[in-house]
Amino acid sequence: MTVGLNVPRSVQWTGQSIILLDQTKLPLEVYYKELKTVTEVWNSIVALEVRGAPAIGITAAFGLVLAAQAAKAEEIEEFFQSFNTAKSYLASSRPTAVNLFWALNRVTAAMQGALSVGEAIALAEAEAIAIQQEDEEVCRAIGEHALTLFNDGDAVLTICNAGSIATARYGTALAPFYVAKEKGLNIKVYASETRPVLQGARLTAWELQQAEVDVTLITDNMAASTIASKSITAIIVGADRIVANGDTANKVGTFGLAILAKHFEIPFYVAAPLSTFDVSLQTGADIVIEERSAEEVTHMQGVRTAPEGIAVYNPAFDVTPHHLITGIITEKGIIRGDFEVEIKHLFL
Ligand SMILES: CSC[C@@H](O)[C@@H](O)C(=O)COP(=O)(O)O
Repeated sequence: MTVGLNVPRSVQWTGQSIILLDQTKLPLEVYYKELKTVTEVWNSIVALEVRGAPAIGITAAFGLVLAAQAAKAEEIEEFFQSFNTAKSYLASSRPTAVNLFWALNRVTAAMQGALSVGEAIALAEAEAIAIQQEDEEVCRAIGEHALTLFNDGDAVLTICNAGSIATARYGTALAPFYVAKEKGLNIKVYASETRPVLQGARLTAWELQQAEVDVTLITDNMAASTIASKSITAIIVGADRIVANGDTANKVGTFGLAILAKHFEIPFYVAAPLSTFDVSLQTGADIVIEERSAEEVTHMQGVRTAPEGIAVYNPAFDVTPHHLITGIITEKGIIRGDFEVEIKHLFL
């Protein structure tokens, strides 16, 4: 079943190119660009034209298909050499969201056993399409499960954009709000603006407004007073990588919200698909946190807001320790308690 969701798809595959909703231009402009080469795909991921863990994975998967289609090899060994170079290149675009590596590996695995270049390309394309289709179903399921945690009239805080445009459709942390809307429930969403590049203000506020979900924008430093004054009942966030013990990397600022949730004794939920889990890492200390350019902090929309030469620290993500997380919502349901054990069960 699909919701009449009035939010455009962020990634569309034409068969020879990707039509990408350029998220850097939102909310001022709904602009689509066509990506035809693996270099264009890499650039779009690095520039945050496409962002959000599942959407990055989907785009990279189609990027691999473009690379496969462009490979000028007739022999399968030679083809795989150039394919693997493109795969490593795409893998170097952003380090933290594990969905990128998961999607690249999934497409690669689907091509094993191909006897001809044509067959390999067809298998890659079918797998990339499947990754996107499955993500839509998975996000829908996350929304259904997450909604069981909320009641009509609740006020819920979120950060960054873990919404429809960060995935194939519906989003992860925002999915319950779309499902609630469909069921006629009113959940009030508070969106934290998410400095430095404002995914909350530009993207979450925009997409929830498009879908006529009740959304109020706050700046990041208003979170504590908003929880206190607006009777926030829960916090829900997305994830870029969840490791074996439940420690979770997500947009920088998430960790602070988890600490606030503990202070105010409200639940703190993480919503993410199984493709965001990385059980090869034991604790959050093992997660590589992307550091982005100083200019994201020293400038606003190209205008300098800090002195020349100032030292800047700009980690794009932080890690929330598992003991601050009330529950993790996946397509298979909600896990709580001993995350180490529960996460193992998810993958049985
Ligand atoms: C469903 S998206 C989940 C996460 O990727 C999201 O919360 C997030 O942190 C995105 O960061 P971004 O730097 O915008 O890619």
